[in-house]
Amino acid sequence: MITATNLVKTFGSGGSAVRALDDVSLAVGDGEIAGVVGKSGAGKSTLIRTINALERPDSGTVEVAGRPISSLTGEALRTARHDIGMIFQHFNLLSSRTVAGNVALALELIGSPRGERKARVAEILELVGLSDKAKSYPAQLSGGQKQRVGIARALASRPKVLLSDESTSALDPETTQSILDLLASLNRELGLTILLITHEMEVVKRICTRAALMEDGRIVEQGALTELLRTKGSRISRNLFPLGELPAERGTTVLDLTFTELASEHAVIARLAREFEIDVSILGATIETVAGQQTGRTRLELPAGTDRDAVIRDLEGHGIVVDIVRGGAA
Ligand SMILES: Nc1ncnc2c1ncn2[C@@H]1O[C@H](COP(=O)(O)OP(=O)(O)OP(=O)(O)O)[C@@H](O)[C@H]1O
Repeated sequence: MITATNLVKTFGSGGSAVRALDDVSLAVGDGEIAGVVGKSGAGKSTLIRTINALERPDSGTVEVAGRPISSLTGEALRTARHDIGMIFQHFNLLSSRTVAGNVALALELIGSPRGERKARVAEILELVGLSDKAKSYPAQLSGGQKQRVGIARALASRPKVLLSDESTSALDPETTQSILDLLASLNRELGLTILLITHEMEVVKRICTRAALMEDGRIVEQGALTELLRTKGSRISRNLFPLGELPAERGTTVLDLTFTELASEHAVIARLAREFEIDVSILGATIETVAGQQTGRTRLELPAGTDRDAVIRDLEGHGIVVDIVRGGAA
């Protein structure tokens, strides 16, 4: 549904040039919810703006819903944009218009016939749970309600793709959850493909099926979350399961274990202690539902002198993904 290929975008020139996109390729399938994560300045906004043709890449191409959006202009670009809705961190609503007025404006802009607008506004507001706020003004709404108006407006053209630029970053955790629930239900019920950029791993954990990590204009890791959880050394997996600070260096080995079969977790650790005759310390553990799958991550500390490689072989033999966090003596 979205295919970005070898995108390059540089701002400025000479010594002060910033390469915001440095050979970025990204694919989001029909009906997926994909998240792009990364620190401030990594290039996430530039990527999403390039996908929406708000920015032109220096080179590379973007295809959305089968249209080569990065090479379209004029009327063809305006029509192609109907397939793409976009929501923003600060909602970008018109304060002088009511909720219904904001949505109606979006319909006017895409040339929707006047006679059909009222019914369509009502239909969309119902979809986002705001029917009772049609006559309110943005200033009378909570942050979550404002974002619902933003979503309603984005849905006006019946897009196939929704792009979200930090749409929950200005909201408290509870409101964030309700907006993510709404996005998930639009994905299910309308088959809407969603690409969201965020600096919050929590958002990825809650609704994404796919994720990409950006750093300095490059995508350094991407894939389906279920696959990434099975990938040794995946930074996205590690960020999904924060396990806190490491203990002081004391010659021990620290391992992070990712379990997708939770029932086996305790048995595996107990057996390890028994068979290798070592005292295994559990430094941290967390269970999360990621991409609809319960997954656990446990941080173990093995005493100095343990045959680390044999332990890792044993764990991997039981289908557990093992990341070495600190080496210790091999
Ligand atoms: N219009 C512009 N002119 C000049 N430099 C820009 C422009 N837009 C982005 N940049 C630069 O490109 C780099 C990537 O910015 P971008 O906004 O895409 O990152 P981001 O990951 O979205 O970060 P943030 O979350 O802070 O917006 C940054 O160094 C930024 O300063």
